[in-house]
Amino acid sequence: MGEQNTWAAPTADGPIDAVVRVPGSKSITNRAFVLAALSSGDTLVRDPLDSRDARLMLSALGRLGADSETLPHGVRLRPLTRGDGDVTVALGNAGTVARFTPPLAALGARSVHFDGDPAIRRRPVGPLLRALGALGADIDDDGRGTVPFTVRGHGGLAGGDVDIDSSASSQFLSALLLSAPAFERGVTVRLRGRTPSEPHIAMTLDMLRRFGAAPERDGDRFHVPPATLSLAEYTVEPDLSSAAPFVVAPLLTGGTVRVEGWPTATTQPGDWLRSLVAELGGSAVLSGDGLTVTGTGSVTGATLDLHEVGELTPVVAALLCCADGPSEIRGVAHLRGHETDRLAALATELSALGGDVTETEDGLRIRPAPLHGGVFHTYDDHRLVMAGAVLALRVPGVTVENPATVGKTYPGFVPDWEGVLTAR
Ligand SMILES: O=C(O)C1=C[C@@H](OP(=O)(O)O)[C@@H](O)[C@H](O)C1
Ligand SMILES: C=C(OP(=O)(O)O)C(=O)O
Repeated sequence: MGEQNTWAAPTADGPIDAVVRVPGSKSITNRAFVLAALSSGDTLVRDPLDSRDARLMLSALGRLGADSETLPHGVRLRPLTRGDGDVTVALGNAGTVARFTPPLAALGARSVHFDGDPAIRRRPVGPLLRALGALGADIDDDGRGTVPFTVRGHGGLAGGDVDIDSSASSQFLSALLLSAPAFERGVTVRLRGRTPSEPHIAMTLDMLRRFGAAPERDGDRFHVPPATLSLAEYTVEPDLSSAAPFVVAPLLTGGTVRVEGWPTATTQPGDWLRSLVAELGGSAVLSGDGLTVTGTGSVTGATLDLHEVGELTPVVAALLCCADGPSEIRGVAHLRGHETDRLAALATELSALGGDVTETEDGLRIRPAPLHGGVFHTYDDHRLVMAGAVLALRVPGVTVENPATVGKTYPGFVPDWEGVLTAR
């Protein structure tokens, strides 16, 4: 992308006072679509995310034999058909599509070729492909354990016992669990290594239960018995990780932001932002009206382990660059295998604008430093667009490269952000 394609992200000239409603959760939407496709009847997924990743999931499911229809307030999905012949599934750079759909291909009777953006070819998928192979799937990846690969469906999957190292991505485990009710013997998974993103695993188990499965967990052992899934309607929550830049904004600018529709109970990792706000000197009050965040405009430094909430790292790192004291982010080595190597990208881009940010083995060390404007490169990573926007609140002259890449999860982010900044 050329540097002409940039966005002059706004700087706050005083305390903000705004209300925002963010789009549906990517993680919930794409799980709901997969579970709907695996169900025995039609499912209406209400208030789903409409974004690049969500569209990639719908089109992948279409290729795998689950038709969908977009309605005014949702998407209706029909159950998967077995089909035949050869098809190709486009993954873009969607981790959820790359990890959650290969098991579905093994359940059908097509030969399914998976490929996507150059970036997805660098993201880990090998442990999942090996586990699926051990459960009876016929997979051709030329022994590389990376995208592209082909799954030859033989009309079902035996399932059974499997070990998996899911430390590179919790999505490997979620992928096995989501499809397991359709395996002949279900699945019993034993985890090796330390799996990140615990809330996303809880989300997988919770949504399986809502669709009628009976997953069990005993520490690092998971069991999902065979089940017939069925749910007429499922309503998607707003995406609390997409809300992250709005939630942290008042900490930097002073004033208040209310995020409408914040659920009172949720498995989303973004709910952790409420405790972050309190730890960094602000207040976050959850009520029937949503989450109201108030800040003073000054942020304390902090040492944070983000292992369980890794996708929040880019926004949190930008925030901590503006803190009064030193900070450290730990527990997120796996972010090197996200949309881009997020630790390298954040250290490079924040340092280029004057930040004192260094990579550690599993995170970032951030010390206070005077920041200045310049181009914030985004590496085709939606959450780097959000990080650039957060930094710009305090730093005049930040231009964010390729803002449209935020459409992976939040196509309307730029107008919504500008709306919040001009709402006073
Ligand atoms: O299951 C999911 O929906 C997700 C799990 C997490 O992946 P990792 O465990 O690979 O970090 C998260 O970062 C990603 O944005 C969404
Ligand atoms: C890691 C992320 O996405 P994906 O679903 O592609 O893994 C993310 O959204 O931060």
